[in-house]
Amino acid sequence: MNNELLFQQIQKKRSFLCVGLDTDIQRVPKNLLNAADPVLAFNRKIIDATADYTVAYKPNIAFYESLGWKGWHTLEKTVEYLKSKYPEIFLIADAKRGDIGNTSDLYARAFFEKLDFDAVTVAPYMGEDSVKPFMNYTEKWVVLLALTSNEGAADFQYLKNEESGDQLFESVLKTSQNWGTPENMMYVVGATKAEKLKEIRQIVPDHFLLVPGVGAQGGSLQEVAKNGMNSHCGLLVNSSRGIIYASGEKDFAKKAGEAAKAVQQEMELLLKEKGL
Ligand SMILES: O=c1ccn([C@@H]2O[C@H](COP(=O)(O)O)[C@@H](O)[C@H]2O)c(=O)[nH]1
Repeated sequence: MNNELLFQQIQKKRSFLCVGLDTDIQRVPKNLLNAADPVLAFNRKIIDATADYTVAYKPNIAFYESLGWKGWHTLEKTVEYLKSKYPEIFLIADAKRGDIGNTSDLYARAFFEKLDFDAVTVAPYMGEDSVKPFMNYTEKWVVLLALTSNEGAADFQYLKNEESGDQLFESVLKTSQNWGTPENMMYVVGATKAEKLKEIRQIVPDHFLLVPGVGAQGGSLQEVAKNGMNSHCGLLVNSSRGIIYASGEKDFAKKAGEAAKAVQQEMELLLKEKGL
């Protein structure tokens, strides 16, 4: 899916929500634990309840890998379900990969060929040759970590380069935008760092930003939209726990649908305010 199609989906659904499928087997409601694959059963119900309100899903790969080969199988089945039932949905593998070239090649093959994700999150730390192999898939997207939502982001990402005066996250944005285009690269910026979005938009005015950190981490959707939205929206705002665990009981899917709808309604107003 290219960014024009993504924007069309945002306009059609009046939403720039990305639902995070961070499905923790410990939090799957009891009534699903007898299913052959409880995580898959949970994901399907969450997807069906939220699909009207979201333009993207983002399974965090850790939740699947931690279950061994069975988890990988569940991830495959979740992707298959989404691709067959909701082909217009944008699918992001939150894997935070990146390694020397031949290894990145295989990470890219895993997420883009074996699993048919549209996008994968990549860490920029190892530089251009670790990111390029993902870019060889011309129809796919790299989502590069720029300024993350966690507290530890301050350990390195705010460090200033004495010569340029740029903080590390600014250097990441400035250098890496030559590795791809706004057609095949996005950046992760945490909603908890929304005060930085104005300066980030000065550096990357046209790129989509994947913004985790609203909901459970307390970031403000209003502030993200105010500082980060561009003329094509340019935002995918992720919420995982705030939606998929809206209830831990039998009514979990209904409550997840309601939580997603509430976020979508807020987003609709924000799009309208921006004239989109
Ligand atoms: O900077 C980052 C990068 C990735 N994430 C991921 O997003 C979700 C957030 O989950 P919530 O439950 O909505 O807090 C999760 O998969 C993180 O690994 C992030 O939070 N911050």
